[in-house]
Amino acid sequence: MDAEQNKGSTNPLKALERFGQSPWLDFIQRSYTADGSLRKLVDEDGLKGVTSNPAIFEKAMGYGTDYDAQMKELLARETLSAGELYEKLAVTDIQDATKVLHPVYVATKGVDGYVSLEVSPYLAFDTEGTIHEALRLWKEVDRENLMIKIPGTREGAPAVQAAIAEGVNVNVTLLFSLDAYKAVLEAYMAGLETRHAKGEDISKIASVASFFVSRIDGKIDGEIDARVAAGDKDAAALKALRGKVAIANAKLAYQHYLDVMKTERWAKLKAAGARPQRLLWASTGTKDKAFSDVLYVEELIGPETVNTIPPATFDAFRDHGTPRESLTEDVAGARHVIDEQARLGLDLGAVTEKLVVEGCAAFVDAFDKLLGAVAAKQKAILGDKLIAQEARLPGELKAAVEAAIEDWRKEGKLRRLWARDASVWTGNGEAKWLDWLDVVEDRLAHIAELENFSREVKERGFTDVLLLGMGGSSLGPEVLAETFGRQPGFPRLRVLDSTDPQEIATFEKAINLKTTLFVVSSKSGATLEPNILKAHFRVAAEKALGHAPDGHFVTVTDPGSQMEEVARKCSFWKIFHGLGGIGGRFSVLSNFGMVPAAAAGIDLRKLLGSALYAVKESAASVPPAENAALQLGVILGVAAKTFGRDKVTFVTSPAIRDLGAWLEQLLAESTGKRGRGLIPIDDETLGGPGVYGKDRVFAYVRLKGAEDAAQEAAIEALRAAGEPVVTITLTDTYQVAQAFFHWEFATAVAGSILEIDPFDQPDVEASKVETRKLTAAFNETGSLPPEAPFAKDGVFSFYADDANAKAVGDGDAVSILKAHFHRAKAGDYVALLAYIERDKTSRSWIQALRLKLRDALHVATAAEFGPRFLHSTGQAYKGGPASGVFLQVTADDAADLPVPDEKFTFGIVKAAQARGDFDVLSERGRRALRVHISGPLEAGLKALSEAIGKAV
Ligand SMILES: O=C(CO)[C@@H](O)[C@H](O)[C@H](O)[C@H](O)COP(=O)(O)O
Ligand SMILES: O=C[C@H](O)COP(=O)(O)O
Repeated sequence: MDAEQNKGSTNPLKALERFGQSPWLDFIQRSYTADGSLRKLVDEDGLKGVTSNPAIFEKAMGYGTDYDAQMKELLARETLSAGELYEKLAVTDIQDATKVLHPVYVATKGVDGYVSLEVSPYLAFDTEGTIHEALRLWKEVDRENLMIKIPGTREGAPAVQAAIAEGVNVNVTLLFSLDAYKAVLEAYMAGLETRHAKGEDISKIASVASFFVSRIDGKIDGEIDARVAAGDKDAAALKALRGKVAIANAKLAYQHYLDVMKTERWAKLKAAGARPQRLLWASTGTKDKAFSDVLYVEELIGPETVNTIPPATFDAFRDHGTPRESLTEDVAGARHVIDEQARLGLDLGAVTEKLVVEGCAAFVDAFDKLLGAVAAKQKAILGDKLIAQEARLPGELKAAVEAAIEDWRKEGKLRRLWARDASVWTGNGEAKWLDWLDVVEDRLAHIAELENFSREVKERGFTDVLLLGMGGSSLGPEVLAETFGRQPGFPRLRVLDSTDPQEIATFEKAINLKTTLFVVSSKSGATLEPNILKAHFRVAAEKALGHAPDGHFVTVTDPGSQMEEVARKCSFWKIFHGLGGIGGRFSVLSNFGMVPAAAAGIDLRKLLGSALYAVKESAASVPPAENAALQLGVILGVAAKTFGRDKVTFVTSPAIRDLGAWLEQLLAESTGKRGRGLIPIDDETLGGPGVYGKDRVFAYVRLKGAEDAAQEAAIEALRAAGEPVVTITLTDTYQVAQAFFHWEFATAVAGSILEIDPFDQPDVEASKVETRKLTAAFNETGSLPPEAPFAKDGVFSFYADDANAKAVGDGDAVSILKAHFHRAKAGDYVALLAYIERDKTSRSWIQALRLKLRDALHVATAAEFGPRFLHSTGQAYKGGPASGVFLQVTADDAADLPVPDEKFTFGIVKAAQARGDFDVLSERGRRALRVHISGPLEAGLKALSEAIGKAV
């Protein structure tokens, strides 16, 4: 419809066209577009455009069921984050609206007919981010009558220029001050000039500058009212300005527009086909009931302008608006108003500065709310495809956790974490250790290589896969081996992470050396254990096969490591690479976990597919209040830091029991440093609430349908007693992969709260150094440096540094053990560190003993086997809170095993590891005692249990 036709129209909205103003609608809603309401406004009211913003989408998507069908359809096809899902919904809405407005675009030859979509409000102060997002959205929506909204902040202006130069239609939003508007008009022209200079067409580019109106009066009038109420001497002059400043400000902006349009610079651009960047009046709903409900429409009508009108104001103007060319009326009066506000100290400059900041923050809040609503709906739709988390926390802890979650939201810390900003932690080297954040997508993208390997392993008929590695290289694969068991047609996966000669012999007996595939796993490639285990099994396999076992070995190691070199020299079958930017304990979803999983025939697509849900659930776009992994990290961090609840007690359903061993490493090695951290307590059979102190958080990871009744009942009792309990429910075993990522993310968050670097392990390195010194000494002298017990009693010899020896006295075994364990006070923990074969018998021995200690001393207990724990909880024992009381148990080896090409044996290595570990514990001033058992192990362990029983 053109202006001629509108002459004489009785619809005030339609009449705006006669004055050169285009009415746009400041509203979008799927049902409104779908049911023809939007089209009706175009047809009957002369509507010429649509604007959206985060607050508008929040209202549209945050409530009701308009979007449910598309959400379901999208989520059935793809795994998406809340942000990705929102964007797909928004893009559909915008595309649908552009279709309705397209006839206007055609009829007005591209002057009108636009629909605006705003870039993420999180980017309001990020020029590069905004440019990237503007270009991405422009492509994604792919409609000629689209406008991308960019905030007119200081950082936004250069992004406007860049987007215009790239040929994007831009709606510059959040403009309040004349200066900001001037900068934006300048950016628009500069962008056009750049494009023109490149020889590209500028005649199709459209832009509007959204100048916010009513919010200015809201602030200024509020200040006026306060001053008048306080009896200001200028009350009359102040009152005269009520409801005037915003319009005056807008009128002056328009004058600037007219001035620029007269310049030679603009004339040149115009000659090249450029369209003017029209002023668009936004925030034009009347908030103050004292004013006309169409005030900010009636007073701002003028040629080459737009007013984006909220629905209620749109209806009101249709009903009783009186259009006239008001914008150019009494410009002198407008100048006077602006001068007056300055004279009276209302400080429009400061007000507009504040409004920009508040406007950005309000859009962030709205976007958080919107994404929260999308995330909640998404959770409901995906149901048990996702692991579920429920936290029952005592009041004070709950309040502190909620406050910390709000702090994460307000400070945008989650986005900073995903942006790999090391200042989320200590600002050290954390940024380079975050590749685990996208390793799931990376492995999915390269899944063919892993699947081929899986197929080949099957075809070659291996019966066993033996993984040789420690800590980060072994504990994840061990969870997979124990959780999934043997897959039909595939070899059985076993994981060996010990230097105990007996344990090595047991593994060797269990496998068929001729048909075993060995996976030597070491990120650094330099760790002693996998190197000597590899040496041992190469000799053993060669003997069994009668030829070099080349095709029977593969390695997973970081590119360029010493292990890679060895693997090449020894013609290993395959070399798989880890990623330099992932530390061992965060590596299970990289090749360190996926290669053994592939060899064992575990369905990798299902495994990684499940993990991907956790990645998307923890994404930067999922606001903290809906971000379960973040919440878990906050709970653990706050409970430890503020409430002394630093013993994270894992309870796992029997079928996923081994997850606890992996979790121990993740939490302890990541957080146990600088005298702080989380002390994981794994596999400590639950007792009644009375056996626990006030230092625990219980993390119950249960497998639905395979719950252990006793665990369920005990957890229920703990909940009822007000203990903090976080329950994480998995609905199938493949969700362990989801749990892996979930806990990795939570650990990184907990590390931030504890203000440590979760990605280093200084004290693990320290005991590696001590061990190396001892094995080197052995190589030189043929024996380990001499050591003397400070006390002996029967089969027991006791060792300690001077301070510890003094503290426990030199009486008999019972008195020494009594004195040692009774050093544990409320809030401490006791750890048994046994350097013996880890088998069924020793595991039940240590389990019974720890429970005895827990119940007698009312402290948390850890039951660990060396050297395995050295690469795991060992970090926290040495570097974490000084609350541990340690009993190291060593014993004579019934038989030893040589290490090929070395003077030392496996028994010597194990002894050196125990001593290295003990030396570092002592150096750190920990309460540590070592008992060495001579003679037959079984009898010695029994005697030790009895002595401890008497002692406590
Ligand atoms: O910026 C544009 C259009 O370009 C608008 O969508 C703009 O965001 C809205 O008019 C305002 O946010 C509404 O402001 P208010 O009525 O809440 O003060
Ligand atoms: O947790 C990591 C262990 O210390 C083993 O390290 P690695 O994978 O470099 O051999």
